[in-house]
Amino acid sequence: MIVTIDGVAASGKSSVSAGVAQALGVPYVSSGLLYRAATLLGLEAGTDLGDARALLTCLEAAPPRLEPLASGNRVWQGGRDLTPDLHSSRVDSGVSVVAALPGVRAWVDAQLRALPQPFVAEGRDMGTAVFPQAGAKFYLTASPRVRAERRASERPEEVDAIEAALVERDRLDTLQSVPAEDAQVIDTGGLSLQGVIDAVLAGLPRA
Ligand SMILES: Nc1ncnc2c1ncn2[C@@H]1O[C@H](COP(=O)(O)OP(=O)(O)O)[C@@H](O)[C@H]1O
Ligand SMILES: Nc1ccn([C@H]2C[C@H](O)[C@@H](COP(=O)(O)OP(=O)(O)O)O2)c(=O)n1
Repeated sequence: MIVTIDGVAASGKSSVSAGVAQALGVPYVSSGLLYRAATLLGLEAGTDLGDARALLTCLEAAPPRLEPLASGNRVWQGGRDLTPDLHSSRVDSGVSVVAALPGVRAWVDAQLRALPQPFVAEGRDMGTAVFPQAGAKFYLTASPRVRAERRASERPEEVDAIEAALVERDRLDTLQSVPAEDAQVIDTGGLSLQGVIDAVLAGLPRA
């Protein structure tokens, strides 16, 4: 079975997916890392991030590969581990432009659909565009302030600047961030990480 966990930026998708996947004994798949890898490679090549053809040429010349380990996802390009460079503020601020390109979305979707199932998949459109047949779908939300406070522990910037950047990214990502009609929506604001994991596990269909 595929379980999808979509939601807005810093709503807890990857931490919750890791916990749910661990409880189920399956891997989780962080789709956003492939958009981040495409952005990083575009930045390093000096291409215009809105130029789909140039980005796809980069991606096809030396394709990044997502490794969905249960302990944490990694992205490789040949022998280079791109993962440590994927969460910089530079990548954060360019990624929405790259994710808006239909050609890049088709490239990412093909990578995801080729992965061996079962797994927990997290992102924006896992339950809508990529895996509409998923056995259970969730959508995580929280206020911008709560999300910025959580992210502040992982980024060098001030919480106000992080909040402003999150709100802007939410705006740019709106199109692909619509919850599936059959998704269970969880406001994570008042919950601990374990509380959200437990809510997802309680919402799974009984075997
Ligand atoms: N419900 C929660 N309560 C407190 N902290 C949380 C909660 N969910 C996630 N976090 C923390 O918030 C940060 C962002 O979570 P993350 O899983 O990276 O979100 P996303 O994948 O949606 O960007 C992490 O440091 C994570 O541990
Ligand atoms: N399925 C997905 C996953 C991510 N994206 C885009 C939108 C996001 O701004 C970036 C980065 O996603 P990621 O999940 O890593 O970002 P956050 O951790 O939520 O801040 O990629 C997308 O368009 N579709």
